[in-house]
Amino acid sequence: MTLSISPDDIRKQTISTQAKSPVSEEEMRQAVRTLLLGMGEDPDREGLRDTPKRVVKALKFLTSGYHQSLDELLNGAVFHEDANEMVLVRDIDLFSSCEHHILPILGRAHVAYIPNGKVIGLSKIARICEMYARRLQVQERLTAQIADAIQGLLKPQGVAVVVEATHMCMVMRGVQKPGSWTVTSSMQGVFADDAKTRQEFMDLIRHRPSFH
Ligand SMILES: Nc1nc2c(ncn2[C@@H]2O[C@H](COP(=O)(O)OP(=O)(O)OP(=O)(O)O)[C@@H](O)[C@H]2O)c(=O)[nH]1
Ligand SMILES: [Zn+2]
Repeated sequence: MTLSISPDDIRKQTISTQAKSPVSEEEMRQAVRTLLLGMGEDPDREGLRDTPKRVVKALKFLTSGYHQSLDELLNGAVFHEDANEMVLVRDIDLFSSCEHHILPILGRAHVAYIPNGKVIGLSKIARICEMYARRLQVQERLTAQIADAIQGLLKPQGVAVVVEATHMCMVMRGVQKPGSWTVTSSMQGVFADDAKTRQEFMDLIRHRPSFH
């Protein structure tokens, strides 16, 4: 899958999700109180008295990626550089929330690209992953958004993203399959077109570093 998406497109996409919430903090707290009542709990008992406030704060943090933009997050850390070998940041911890159940998706991302005149600050790759993870997600979209962002910002020769994650909605409830993992990938440019480059990436994400 090769997508050509401009930084402007990505910015628009980001800005469109930044609309101010039409619901007040107080209304959100009341909704959590209602959920507690629905669970048969007493929201006024000591241990739960501040829970609506805490839950709203936690949910706002876990979805704070809606209020971030790539521009702000990058802080200008895109540099002109003649490098043309693969850059891989692997084992980036991910904590996201599934959009069907608002339960955690826990995993890690491996992100590689082959530059084409520009490189990006390494930490910014992890920050891009975090921005998209801190939204309500399905793993496939999260994976594609990370790849599209790098593609749009750097116009590299190629981008590869693999996300490996476990979904608490499949572990703690529903089908209850602890130990199950979902692997998703988005391969663009040379990683989609050239099996050898893709294989090199797959080998590197499996390689055991000597400092581990
Ligand atoms: N493709 C995809 N599916 C997901 C993801 N996260 C959760 N799901 C699935 O979304 C589906 C929702 O199915 P529904 O039948 O509407 O919901 P449900 O009754 O809660 O389903 P069960 O989890 O099977 O109990 C489930 O199969 C989940 O496993 C994700 O990131 N990607
Ligand atoms: Zn779910």
